[in-house]
Amino acid sequence: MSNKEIFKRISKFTNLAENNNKIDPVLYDKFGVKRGLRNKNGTGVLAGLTEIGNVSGYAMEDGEKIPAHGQLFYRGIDVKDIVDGFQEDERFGFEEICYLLLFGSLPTKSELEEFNEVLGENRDLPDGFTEDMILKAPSSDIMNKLARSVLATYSYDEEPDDTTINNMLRQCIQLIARFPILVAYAFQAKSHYYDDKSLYIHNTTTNLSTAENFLHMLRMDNNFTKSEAELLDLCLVLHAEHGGGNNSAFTTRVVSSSGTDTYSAIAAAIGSLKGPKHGGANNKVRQMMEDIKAHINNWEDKAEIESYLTKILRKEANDGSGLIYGMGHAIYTLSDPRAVMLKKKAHALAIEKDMMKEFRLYEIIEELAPEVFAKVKGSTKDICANVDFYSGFVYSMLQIPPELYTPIFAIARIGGWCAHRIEEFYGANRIIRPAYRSITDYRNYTKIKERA
Ligand SMILES: CC(=O)SCCNC(=O)CCNC(=O)[C@H](O)C(C)(C)COP(=O)(O)OP(=O)(O)OC[C@H]1O[C@@H](n2cnc3c(N)ncnc32)[C@H](O)[C@@H]1OP(=O)(O)O
Ligand SMILES: O=C([O-])CC(=O)C(=O)O
Repeated sequence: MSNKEIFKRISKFTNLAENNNKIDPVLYDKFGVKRGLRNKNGTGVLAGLTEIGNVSGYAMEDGEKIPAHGQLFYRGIDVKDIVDGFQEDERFGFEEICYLLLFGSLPTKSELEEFNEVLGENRDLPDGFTEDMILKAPSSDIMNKLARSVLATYSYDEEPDDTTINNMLRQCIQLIARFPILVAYAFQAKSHYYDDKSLYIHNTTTNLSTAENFLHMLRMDNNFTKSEAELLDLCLVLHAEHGGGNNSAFTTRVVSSSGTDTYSAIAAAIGSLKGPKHGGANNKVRQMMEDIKAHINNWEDKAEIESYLTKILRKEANDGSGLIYGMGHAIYTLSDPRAVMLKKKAHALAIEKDMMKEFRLYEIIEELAPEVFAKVKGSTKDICANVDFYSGFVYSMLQIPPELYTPIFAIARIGGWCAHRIEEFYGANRIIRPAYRSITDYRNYTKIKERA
């Protein structure tokens, strides 16, 4: 049966499902339910303690939220300082960040060298995995393929369910090391089987950084420049972690808290990150920008852009979601420090690649979106460009195809997820089980012959 035929067959059930799953928004207030686990002022409900990441986007004064410029800390250290540190030394930063997130402090030179060696040694996939799990079962969606590959790894692991720290750490290190390979191979399989392109399966390397290795595996001729690898490395560093409350880290923590295996928890986190309101927004920004470009005559005409953004917010344009992708954040108000850094990179690259007209359009949208949002939604909520707004623009200048934008986010965020899994498992050690209030009346069971 085709989907079209099934839709026709189940249309009655669709109506039932739609009409019987509505919760009146007024009831959330009535019962004091924190919808989306948010307090009335938009701040998150305190759900746990963490030492891994800290996101700061506002100050609180007398219970009032005071907007502020954003800051991000990994294990207490400002990400800006971390970036300055490794860039000044002309080193790659991502592996150092994984070390910091997992083990709590910055590595010494020799500790970092040893960790890099361990990552390099763990890049290989199990025997037959590429052929049986990736090439024989490609997917049009790389995030879907990545999640399936992570789950499939379970059956290649001799100790998949052993949750002792040593074994869990081994699994985490292997996942951090293997994510770029899984993504690169999934992409090559997709390009070949879905897009009719030639198939390139490059062997992995042990001595390159994560960013270099990924570009090596991705490019047909294995070639990349040092500055390209450094830029990708920066993107990985900026995407590696965002506190315990972001949707995919929280997913990792919720699933881990049941005591389940590493692969189940990480596959769930990948599913979360794929969502268009989370990591999937980077590709959505690209699609939105294509749509805006196709519908606007003059890319510098602010009035024309404003009117199109209004239509987007009113669900009359783009994908009908009503969202301006890449804008807004649960914590940041005036700025997301990662978006600020990525914008600088995007600007420099736009000059180099003669793409200033496009960059300017991004900039105008970034400038106008908060005003239009306030006007159309009648909201006092501060919204700013988030990490997903400029990242795709940067990736496009590295000739990275759009279907890899969110998977690259996953290649970075696996570092944070692993740290949160370990902290949840050994630090919190309680099954996460909040309450849901039932708002339905009790009813008697009716025998089938008596039902209308
Ligand atoms: C890596 C990351 O995950 S960064 C975020 C990536 N996501 C995006 O860029 C998608 C666009 N942005 C959004 O959807 C939101 O800003 C989020 C989900 C990121 C954060 O949302 P929150 O700050 O929690 O806002 P919340 O969900 O409370 O929304 C309040 C209202 O503002 C609206 N809103 C928030 N951001 C936007 C936006 N960018 N465009 C349109 N409306 C928005 C919501 O739809 C909601 O409207 P409603 O009351 O009519 O339903
Ligand atoms: O923190 C959040 O809600 C979203 C997130 O993961 C990020 O911005 O990197």
